[in-house]
Amino acid sequence: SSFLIQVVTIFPEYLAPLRQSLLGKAAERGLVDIAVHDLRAWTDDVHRTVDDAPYGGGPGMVMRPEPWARALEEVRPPGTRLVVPTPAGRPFTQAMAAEWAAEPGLVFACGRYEGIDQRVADWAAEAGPVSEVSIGDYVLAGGESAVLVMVEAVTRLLPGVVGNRESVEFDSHADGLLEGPSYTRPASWRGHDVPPVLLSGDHAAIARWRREQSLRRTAARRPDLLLRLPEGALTEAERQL
Ligand SMILES: Nc1cc(-c2ccc3ccn(Cc4ccccc4)c3c2)n[nH]1
Repeated sequence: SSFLIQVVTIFPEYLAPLRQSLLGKAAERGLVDIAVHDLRAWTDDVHRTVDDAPYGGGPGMVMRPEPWARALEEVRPPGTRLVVPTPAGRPFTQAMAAEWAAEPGLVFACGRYEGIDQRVADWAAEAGPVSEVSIGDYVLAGGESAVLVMVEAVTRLLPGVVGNRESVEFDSHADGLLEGPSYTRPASWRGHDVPPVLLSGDHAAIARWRREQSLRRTAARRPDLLLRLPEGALTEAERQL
């Protein structure tokens, strides 16, 4: 059965890339179904208004709740997770992507302006799980880019979408460490040589070297990930690195 992805947005054309490449093929093969809906279809005034001034004052505009409720009532199958990108969300992680990929589908609500009236997420939680998530500590102008990111992270985990299963199972964040450096031909390139161990054919040495590279890179770039490792994930020797 296919994984149903639905997106509600005021910029449907922004989600056009979802029809390309990886996703396009998966959609053709019936692994994924993608539907993008224009929120303005659920407005009822001649100007198709989706925003209004914030209660309590403050800069910018807030998205009105009613059009969102009408849209979600129509497109969201009961019990389906609603994902709402927001700078104020919980960090989106590979674990979330894996959890969501095991569900029947997702509905994404793309906000613009200063965001969506909070009562929409509160109301939507009455009909199924709602995840307010951030894709990083930077501020976007709306949720559409975040949806493209999350859809890609989730769909590549669906069975059959990525040909090479191993490349999914050995995702860098799978063992909690960053992936080390990768190389391909030529062995010597513009004065830069591939580390000799990788050409040695000594698979035990190669595995050791790769593990050490991952550890060093993680310590240098993402020390926070090291703190999160479960007990016993690192040997005493590795902790010394
Ligand atoms: N990780 C991440 C997510 C977003 C995001 C998601 C949805 C929306 C809807 C409107 N905006 C603009 C906005 C700017 C400032 C304060 C609040 C909202 C959004 C930003 N930015 N960064």
